[in-house]
Amino acid sequence: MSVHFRKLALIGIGLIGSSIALAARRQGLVDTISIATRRPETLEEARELGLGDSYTLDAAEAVQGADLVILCAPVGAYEGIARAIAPALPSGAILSDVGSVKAHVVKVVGPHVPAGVSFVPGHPIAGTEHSGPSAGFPELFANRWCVLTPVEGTDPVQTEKLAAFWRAMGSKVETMDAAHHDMVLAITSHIPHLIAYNIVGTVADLETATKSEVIKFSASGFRDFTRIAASDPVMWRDIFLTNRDAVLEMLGRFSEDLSALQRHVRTGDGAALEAMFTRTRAIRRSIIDAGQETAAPDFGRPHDTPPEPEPVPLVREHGGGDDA
Ligand SMILES: NC(=O)C1=CN([C@@H]2O[C@H](COP(=O)(O)OP(=O)(O)OC[C@H]3O[C@@H](n4cnc5c(N)ncnc54)[C@H](O)[C@@H]3O)[C@@H](O)[C@H]2O)C=CC1
Ligand SMILES: O=C(O)C(=O)Cc1ccc(O)cc1
Repeated sequence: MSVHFRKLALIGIGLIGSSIALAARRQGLVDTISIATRRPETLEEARELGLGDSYTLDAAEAVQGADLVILCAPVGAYEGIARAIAPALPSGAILSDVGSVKAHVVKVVGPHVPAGVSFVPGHPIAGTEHSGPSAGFPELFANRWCVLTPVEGTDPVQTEKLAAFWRAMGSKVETMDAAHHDMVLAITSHIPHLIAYNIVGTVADLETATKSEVIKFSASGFRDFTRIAASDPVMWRDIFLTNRDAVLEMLGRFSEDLSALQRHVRTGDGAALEAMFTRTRAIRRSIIDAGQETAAPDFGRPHDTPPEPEPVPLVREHGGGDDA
């Protein structure tokens, strides 16, 4: 299905918003792009980068006449944005977002969506630890999943139109319900980030002499954690505040497994350790076999950023998937 929008409005123009602007433009998916952001400095940066056609600090102004509106701010800002843009959303438009959590978004944005507007929340599972308008690049979504979580009653034609938009930017699209998304992402993305923040925080708290030794001799395992722990603090604060239940549920399981590992180490149970490490190696292999990850990092990307570890392919339980 070919897809085209007259006016795309991006509310928030950091890594994800700017990548959408660049990819949508490159693929000829939109006639014009309007950009709204909260801070004048960010708006100026977006203008200098030529990411859009019009720029404003007023989100309601940006959405006027738009047939596709995508919220690209940290999820904690969504409710205020939704309230502000609601009266200006044109009938027939699709309202979507890119937030890393979905049930919260449905809860805080849903009530503000006017009749005649199709609300189709989304989440491109693609990113880096970099943020801001200059961090974006048009290939960000290529061969990455984008999950859509349409609410009950959403016009399937509008959901398909948005899916076609993401596929045209290179994504594979899957639909599921918001609660399921949050549970899957809690373990594949949110807890890995929490672990990275924790281990790097532990090093940060070491006394100075030990800390400089850790930094000097850091092996790739720790270096990978520091990359993830360099991710945007506000964005990740909001993710943990808004996906609390799923994160705590998965963290409970994680803690049980960690305690078992701790016991194997303490009791010197080599067989149990080896059995566990053999099982985890198989997961890595299945990710590579599924084409979710390259065996060798692709350092041709901006910022010399290795591709992020992708979750195990999302197991479909709900809705009708349509990955291209
Ligand atoms: N960074 C990543 O790797 C990924 C992020 N996401 C999601 O995408 C969203 C945006 O993340 P990034 O682009 O990485 O963040 P970013 O920090 O690079 O950009 C966020 C933008 O939102 C703007 N903003 C903040 N509050 C605002 C408000 N009240 N009104 C208008 N604009 C506002 C900021 O000024 C900035 O331009 C988040 O919800 C995040 O969960 C999704 C997938 C990957
Ligand atoms: O940089 C990384 O390793 C990531 O994991 C990027 C990322 C961050 C948040 C998301 O919701 C999806 C992808």
